[in-house]
Amino acid sequence: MLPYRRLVVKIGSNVLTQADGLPDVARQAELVAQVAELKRQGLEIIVVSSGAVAAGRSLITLPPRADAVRSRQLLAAVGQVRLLSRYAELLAQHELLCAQVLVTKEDFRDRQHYQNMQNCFQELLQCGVVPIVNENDVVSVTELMFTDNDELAGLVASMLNADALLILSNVDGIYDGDPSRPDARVIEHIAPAGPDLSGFVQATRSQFGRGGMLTKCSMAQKVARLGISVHIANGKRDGVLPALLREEVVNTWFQPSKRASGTKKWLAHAQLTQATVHVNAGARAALLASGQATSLLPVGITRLEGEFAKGDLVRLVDEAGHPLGLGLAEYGADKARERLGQHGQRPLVHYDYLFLTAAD
Ligand SMILES: Nc1ncnc2c1ncn2[C@@H]1O[C@H](COP(=O)(O)OP(=O)(O)O)[C@@H](O)[C@H]1O
Ligand SMILES: N[C@@H](CCC(=O)OP(=O)(O)O)C(=O)O
Repeated sequence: MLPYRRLVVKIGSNVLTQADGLPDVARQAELVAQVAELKRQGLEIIVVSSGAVAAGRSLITLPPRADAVRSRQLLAAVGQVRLLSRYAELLAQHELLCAQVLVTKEDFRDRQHYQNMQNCFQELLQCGVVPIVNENDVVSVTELMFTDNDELAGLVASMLNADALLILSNVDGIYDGDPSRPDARVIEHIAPAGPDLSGFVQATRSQFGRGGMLTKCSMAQKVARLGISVHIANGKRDGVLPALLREEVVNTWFQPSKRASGTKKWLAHAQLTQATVHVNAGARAALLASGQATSLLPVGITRLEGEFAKGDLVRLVDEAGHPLGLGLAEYGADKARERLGQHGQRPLVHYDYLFLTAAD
């Protein structure tokens, strides 16, 4: 049995959708029964569920000439009510209560919103409630949207310090080639400094999915780097969740690295800032040296772009302009400019407030 206590379970659009685009209510009921079984085993479960658009499709006919954005807003607004009322009814059959949590990207960008959400989730979990999270599709349009609900699930898992994130899709995991090819095999284990998966993964998406497998992979690798186990498994298989925990079903497991602090987790998902710190080759090598906790010193900084104050988020790039990571500044841009290239100065970004995205 895998030693997990707190789990985030992401249920993808195509798991809850039939081939004709309408909701798969039988699948939803079966998944709820699995969640109830895990709850009985004493696990804490947070569900990130897609399916609002599919539910809306079964309830309302789109007006003629409705554009894609408005159609999605309309279907999701109507469908989310149905999706959640089904969850509430199905969970009630197992004497469980659910809560609806609708979020936007903005809620993760703002530290206050982030902490408010975190507190609310803790309260819900303590009361034994199953939070069911989805994007607030009514207000999230175009550039304000998450890439897909995998990104949202990754954010929720890191915010709540989950032990594992289980992503349920309509495939058994990540295949080492086109999944429709008979010789393609599921990659069962991806190590922390794992391979570049872009060679294996096709850019194609399933019929009702938004992001596709490539975005799922990069999100999974990012979350595993924060110390959270990630599994991709097939949500269309009956009993997949308990079977996965008993290690009895095929899936792709992203092995986690050492656990990161809460601040690093927030940094990992923080949005880009205009303030950019350019570092030289020596500083780049020192920061990326494995197994070492290195802070960024002014001696390794060549140039600063944009303004920032103490505590602000800054972006680190190397001499070629390639992104290295994000950090919180220990002092403002004025002081940093005075100290540029100097030895013996306090770090501009302390290791505890630095999240590196580049690998050497
Ligand atoms: N190497 C691969 N292994 C597994 N699936 C892949 C691969 N390359 C592309 N895919 C596609 O990715 C799809 C799953 O991603 P996505 O459409 O985002 O689903 P979801 O709605 O569950 O998030 C699969 O249905 C599959 O067609
Ligand atoms: N919020 C949308 C789902 C969005 C989405 O990205 O879905 P998915 O492809 O499952 O990650 C809905 O409820 O229909």
